[in-house]
Amino acid sequence: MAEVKLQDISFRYNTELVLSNITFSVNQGEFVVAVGPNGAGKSTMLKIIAGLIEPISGQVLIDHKDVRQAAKQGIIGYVPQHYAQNTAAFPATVEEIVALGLVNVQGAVKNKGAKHIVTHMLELVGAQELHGRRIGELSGGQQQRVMVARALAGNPQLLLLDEPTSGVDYAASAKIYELLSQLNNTLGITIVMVSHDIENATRFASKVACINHSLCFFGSSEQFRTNHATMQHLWYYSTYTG
Ligand SMILES: Nc1ncnc2c1ncn2[C@@H]1O[C@H](COP(=O)(O)OP(=O)(O)OP(=O)(O)O)[C@@H](O)[C@H]1O
Repeated sequence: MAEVKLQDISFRYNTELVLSNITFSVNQGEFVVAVGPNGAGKSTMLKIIAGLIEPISGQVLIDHKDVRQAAKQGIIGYVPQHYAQNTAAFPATVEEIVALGLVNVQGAVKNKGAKHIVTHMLELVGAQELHGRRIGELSGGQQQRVMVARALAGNPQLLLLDEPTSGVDYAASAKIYELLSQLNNTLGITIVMVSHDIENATRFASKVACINHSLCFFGSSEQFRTNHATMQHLWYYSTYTG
């Protein structure tokens, strides 16, 4: 659905240069995974694509429009890192959490048929039987499915996920990747996901962006997998002048 262009993006926190001249494009309906070592700037890059923070230079275009405009239109769904764990202490039910996805940036409920949409979103992620449960009672994998349902409730054209399988076991992780792949194939939602699970992620995503402050590789998952040794070299030893 949505096309994403990162043009020469750089970002710093105080004096630390975290991202340096990142340029790549994600075509409509593509599924891209961003990989790289801890602290490489992946989450920061995802926040910039979501329009939550602004780069010090460069720009992000979503369907040829500035990302801030796209964010206001509500076409971006963002699932932050550890979000489910952070909300686990709230005494909210799964339905209530998913309904939050219907609230737009102005704080208004986007759609009057809220209950019906919430049910449909839970069906889409295969979590309908969890609807009345407290979010904190669920397993990590179940919580992540609920967070994806919450993001989908806003009817996004672009879905951004920050390590959606962190803290989730291998079998449940594979199910989350399958779900994302299905959403990408059937609904055509463009997906950009940060992941450390290279094996699963490159199996389901069509392209890989390898980030170590700068972009060390951008290409097909197949190319990434067949050149893994070279990729590891790029990953750990790519030159970075921060
Ligand atoms: N809010 C912040 N204020 C200051 N520095 C920050 C902030 N958030 C992140 N950083 C720093 O920016 C760098 C990049 O962090 P980021 O979370 O983007 O990396 P990452 O690649 O997603 O890491 P990980 O794989 O460990 O989650 C790190 O050195 C981190 O300490």
